[in-house]
Amino acid sequence: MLYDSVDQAKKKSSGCPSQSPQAKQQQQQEEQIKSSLSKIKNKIFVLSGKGGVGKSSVSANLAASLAQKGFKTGLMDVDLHGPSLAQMFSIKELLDVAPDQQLLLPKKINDNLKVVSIQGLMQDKDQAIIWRGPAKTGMIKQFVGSVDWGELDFLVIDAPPGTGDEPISVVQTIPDAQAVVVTTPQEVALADVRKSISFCRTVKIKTLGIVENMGPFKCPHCNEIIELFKSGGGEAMAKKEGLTFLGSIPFDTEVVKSGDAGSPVVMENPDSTFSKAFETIVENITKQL
Ligand SMILES: Nc1ncnc2c1ncn2[C@@H]1O[C@H](COP(=O)(O)OP(=O)(O)OP(=O)(O)O)[C@@H](O)[C@H]1O
Repeated sequence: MLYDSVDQAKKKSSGCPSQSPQAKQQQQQEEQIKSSLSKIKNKIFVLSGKGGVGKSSVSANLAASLAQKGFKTGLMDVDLHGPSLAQMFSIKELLDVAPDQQLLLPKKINDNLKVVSIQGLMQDKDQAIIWRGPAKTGMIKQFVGSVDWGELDFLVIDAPPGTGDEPISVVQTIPDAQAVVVTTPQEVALADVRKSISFCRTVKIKTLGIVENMGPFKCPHCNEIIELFKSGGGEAMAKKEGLTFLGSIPFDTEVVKSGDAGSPVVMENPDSTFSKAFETIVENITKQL
């Protein structure tokens, strides 16, 4: 079962605050969103046109890499249908609520990194969420505005995939977010990435650049370079679209293991080629800000 709303989740954890009229609630919500987001210097919206290209893995490792560089970083998962960050950071419990402010508290991973997943509102994590348009967008908006992040240098947002209602409602809620578009090198993913780039232009958010995930890697046995999903497609696409190519992340079997084990590769093995690729991406992002 899922809490009907963030408000219900709050009531559940902190008693039952008196019900205010809808208009007042809406106004309060807008103010809450503004106040919560005003303390965050940079918001990065990680998106992909196609599911399964590694958007969540990139979000998790990008946030971990920013935190390692000393930036105060928040990571937020707003993918209602496939929230995976809780698993990637071993977060099992429901979200806590600040007793005084009635806001949700992110889980502290280390001194510089806090994580919040929409899964933290779900009582039964295995139940499918079947919601229709307005309820979904309302939920996303409410969720984004209900987290007490404190002061942050970066908020990385793992966006819902595609270019439909859900990513639109995130953009509307966080209009000053800048996009990082994730793709894999092969043509079928690149075709979808064009849609994501066009989405960013239509909703008028700046695109920081393109990240190519699951790129070439060195075979640990024979040292041969293996191009599982081809190579160079992300860079060529960035050039064609006049965007920055932020970097290529190699395919690495550790990603799957660490994702299941609940600790991203960048935290577990900071000297790996995979983690170094994220350092390059962080450099290419911070240069632009
Ligand atoms: N660089 C990589 N090397 C190896 N495996 C990877 C890499 N990036 C992601 N994966 C694996 O690919 C799968 C999909 O990744 P992930 O869940 O991050 O994708 P996603 O785009 O967020 O998917 P969805 O759209 O379904 O939420 C996962 O099993 C993940 O561990």
